[in-house]
Amino acid sequence: MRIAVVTGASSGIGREFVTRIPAFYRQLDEIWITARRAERLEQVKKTVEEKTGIYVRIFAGDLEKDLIYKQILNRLENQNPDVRMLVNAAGFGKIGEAKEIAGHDPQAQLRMIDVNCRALTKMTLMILPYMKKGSRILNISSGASFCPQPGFTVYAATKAYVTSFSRGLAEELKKDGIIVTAVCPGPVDTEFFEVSGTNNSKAKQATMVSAQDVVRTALLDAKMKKPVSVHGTLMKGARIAGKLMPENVIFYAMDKWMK
Ligand SMILES: NC(=O)C1=CN([C@@H]2O[C@H](COP(=O)(O)OP(=O)(O)OC[C@H]3O[C@@H](n4cnc5c(N)ncnc54)[C@H](OP(=O)(O)O)[C@@H]3O)[C@@H](O)[C@H]2O)C=CC1
Ligand SMILES: CC(=O)[C@H](N)C(=O)O
Repeated sequence: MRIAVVTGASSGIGREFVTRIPAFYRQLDEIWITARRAERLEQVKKTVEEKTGIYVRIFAGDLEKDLIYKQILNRLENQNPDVRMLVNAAGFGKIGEAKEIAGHDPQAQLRMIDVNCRALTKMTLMILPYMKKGSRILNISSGASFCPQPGFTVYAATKAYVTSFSRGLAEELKKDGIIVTAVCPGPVDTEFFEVSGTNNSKAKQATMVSAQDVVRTALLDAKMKKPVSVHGTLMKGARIAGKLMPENVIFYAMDKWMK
């Protein structure tokens, strides 16, 4: 049985992957989707099944808790599927200075590390034994992984982890023919900025792109076995700038970017 697994499938980038994966892998038997909001997952299932005929299996649960991994692992052990694609899209951010955020919600940034880094790593390591030559892992990182971002410090640090983890893993898995792509978008028009807790900056609003465009680019890049997928000229420039610019110039630019 050939399957794809998508986390963060109840909205935004993850949901967009679920709708596009059937055209990418035409011989899939099932897509397994996970997120906390079960009713949202039901809607995604209904839409995708009606459109493609592929069975969508729901695993509703919180990636900060152990139960959801046990449920998915049970299914993996029982069905021994060939996982053609894993998309780790679940994640969230909180905008503001680290001390300020901790002052009104001491757990928020620790939870961010749990979901953005720990859950992504745990899911990847759990699913890897079920992947074969030609399987793909897409980890949704961010343009925020290109350099430190004061005012978004812990979030940017979690994404630096995701990009570094994905690039290292991509090298390790080359010998097995498994392709890993770190997807690094700039601001995307999703519910992310409702959860992030602050009005989005003018610069981000002006450069916002759609989840459809990001996912289309990511799937093409994964097809071409690119280790990093960056959508749009602005973010491609940001990636190069993050490597070449002196730190004081980067921090000046980040200050403008966050306001
Ligand atoms: N929007 C943007 O500008 C950008 C976003 N990204 C990254 O893209 C990814 C997707 O974000 P995006 O689609 O924009 O935002 P959304 O808020 O639309 O989606 C986030 C998804 O993560 C899931 N999620 C969050 N916390 C948990 C949890 N504890 N357990 C299980 N699922 C969880 C949510 O599901 P539910 O609430 O139902 O559990 C939801 O499906 C994130 O990793 C984000 O960092 C990267 C660059 C830019
Ligand atoms: C939320 C993101 O990851 C985005 N790249 C941003 O910097 O706003």
